[in-house]
Amino acid sequence: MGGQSKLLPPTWVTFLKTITANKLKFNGVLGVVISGSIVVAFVNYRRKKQEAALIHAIGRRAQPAENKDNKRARVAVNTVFFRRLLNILKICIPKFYCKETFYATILTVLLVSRTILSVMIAENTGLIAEAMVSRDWQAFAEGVLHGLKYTTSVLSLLFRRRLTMHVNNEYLRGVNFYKACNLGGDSRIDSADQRVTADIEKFSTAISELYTSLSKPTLDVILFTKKLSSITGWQGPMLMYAYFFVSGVIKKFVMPPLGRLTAIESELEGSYRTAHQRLISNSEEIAFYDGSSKEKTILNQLFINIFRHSSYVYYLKCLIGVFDGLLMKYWASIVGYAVMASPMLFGTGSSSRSPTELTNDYIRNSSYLMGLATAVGQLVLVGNKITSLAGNTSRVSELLEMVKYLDKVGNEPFEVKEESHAVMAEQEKEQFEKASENEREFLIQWKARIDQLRERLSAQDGGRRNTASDKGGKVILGNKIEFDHVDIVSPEGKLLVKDLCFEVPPGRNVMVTGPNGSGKSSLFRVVGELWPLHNGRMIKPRNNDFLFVPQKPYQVLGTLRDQIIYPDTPTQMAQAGITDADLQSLLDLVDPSHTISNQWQMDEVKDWIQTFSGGQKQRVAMARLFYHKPQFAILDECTSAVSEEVEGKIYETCKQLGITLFTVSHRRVLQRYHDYQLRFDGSGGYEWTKINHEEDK
Ligand SMILES: Nc1ncnc2c1ncn2[C@@H]1O[C@H](COP(=O)(O)OP(=O)(O)OP(=O)(O)O)[C@@H](O)[C@H]1O
Repeated sequence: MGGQSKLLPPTWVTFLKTITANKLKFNGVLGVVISGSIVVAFVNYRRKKQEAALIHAIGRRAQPAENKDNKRARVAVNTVFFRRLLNILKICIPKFYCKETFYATILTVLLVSRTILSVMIAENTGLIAEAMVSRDWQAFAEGVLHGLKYTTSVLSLLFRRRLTMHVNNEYLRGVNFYKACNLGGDSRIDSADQRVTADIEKFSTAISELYTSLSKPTLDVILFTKKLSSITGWQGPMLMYAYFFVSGVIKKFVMPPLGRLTAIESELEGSYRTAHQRLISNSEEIAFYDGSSKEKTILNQLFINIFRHSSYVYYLKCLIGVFDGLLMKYWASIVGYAVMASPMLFGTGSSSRSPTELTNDYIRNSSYLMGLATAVGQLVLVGNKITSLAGNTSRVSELLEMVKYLDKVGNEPFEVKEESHAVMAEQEKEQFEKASENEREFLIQWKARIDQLRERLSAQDGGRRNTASDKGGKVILGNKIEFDHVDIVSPEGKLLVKDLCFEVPPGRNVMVTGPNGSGKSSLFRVVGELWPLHNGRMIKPRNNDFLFVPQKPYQVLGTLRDQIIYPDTPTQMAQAGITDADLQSLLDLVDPSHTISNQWQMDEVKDWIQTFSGGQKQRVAMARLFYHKPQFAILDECTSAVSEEVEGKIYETCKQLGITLFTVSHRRVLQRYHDYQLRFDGSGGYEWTKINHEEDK
């Protein structure tokens, strides 16, 4: 703008020179500071992005193996999103005459009233004569605001009700809930509970708030565009919009995918919730395994994933805020000068106006320009909300689409991809016979190694878990299990067994029998100190000298290795000098036909509860027992799903490893592996007998 312009009259040139010089002095400093911060922030952003990818990978290890990349690519504001949104909105507002349209109409009326009121208040503020009236209006406006909040919440609740009812209808139709969580291979739905509860709630809140936050800036944009174009002609606002469009395109390329990040956030929340759910439903098994420390590590890791991801998202949102501020305020004001000069540039301004008049015009025009920029800025923020909504929409839609898909194709036969590895019992018998010589040697070595390790560890810590309070009866640590005049009482006060007395030295196996609900498992809840000792005296080994193998074998979140060593961690395993080859040998003892190792590697992560068959779960539980090689083990109906050969092998191996067994079972055939029988009669009485193996034969 140096020198005399031929295009502009001299008064315009003086005016523009003054305002640009002043503005640029201030903006120059501000611009350097902000642009510098942006560079620093972006460098940091890239670093954090890599970190988040790593964290995300850790988070995904706890998930069932699935190919979510395609789904991920679809979490954006695109046609898929709008199609999905429309489908969900059809569920939220199923017909014209319904409660939802009624509340949406009230909301619209309130929103328009708010805009009209704010204009009226603005026009009257400053007029002293109208001050009282203005105060009344302000009170009224506050009332409208409360009404707006209330109506938005009700609308969100109504949407949530519609969606929840619809999803519950679809999800619980026939066996759809089973199909959605168990079938579908790689596209199987994870954390369905999180989707049905929290994600629907988030979606409903987001969509009803979006309506409120979209309407005001839209009305403002229309208003200010009209006012600006009446002064600058249509070219002014067009120039402004061209700028907003270009900056929008830049933003799309530069900014991270908020929708996808929102979906990941929900997914991580879902994993954390599911892990807590597992803890609740497997609490007894975990307590028997003394797995609290391992479970705590898993839960903490899952929570840390949420924490890191969320702080990363907050950080990005802050960065987006700075970027939006720059686009909408700093750079927009520079474009604004061009807009203000547009009457001259495009020949729509008057050249006969004085500098004072021009300054007045400038002040008025800047307020319109400011209004327009603010409104567009608010729309940009709404745009960010829409991007987040894309994440919520995808979570809800995936569940709906999956259920619908499975409902349609769920009865079609499964495609054969690989041959089954199942082995007939006779083949297994042969393999057992073949393997016996090497195994005997391995077992002798294994026993020696673990005994040595145990000695070292017990010298260090004296037991994994300390004995609980012995308020009622007396608990004494010893090298045997002995009950001396003990009553077994359930938490509800039912006397299950009265005055129990027996003694089991190491090396003598006991079979515990009795009718359902007679107190067989409860006996071991007392031994494991899950239930307090009611009275009498109990001598028992330290908690890390015995292991409980429950009816429902527990599978932890993690690798195949984690299943065998539970509740130990891979670090503890490595410190003990135990290798994957050792684990493989332990697994081979009960799975000589490799039904497990042929399918999965030690490092493989699966949802093992869903993946293993009943027998495979029991085999892994036995490998776990051999891994820990406790002094005493309680086998609670835990060999029902394996063949007689495997069962025989389990008892044989326990004998070789020196594990004394308590077996809870109704099957007489197992008597041959035991020395005593403890029989509960179901009405408080019991019988303690020595098993006569001659009679048995
Ligand atoms: N946590 C608990 N709270 C209250 N009562 C319980 C609890 N656990 C078990 N009981 C009750 O204690 C009684 C004995 O249960 P227990 O599990 O010891 O039976 P069981 O002999 O092992 O039966 P089954 O052969 O069916 O496994 C049952 O009546 C059961 O309802």
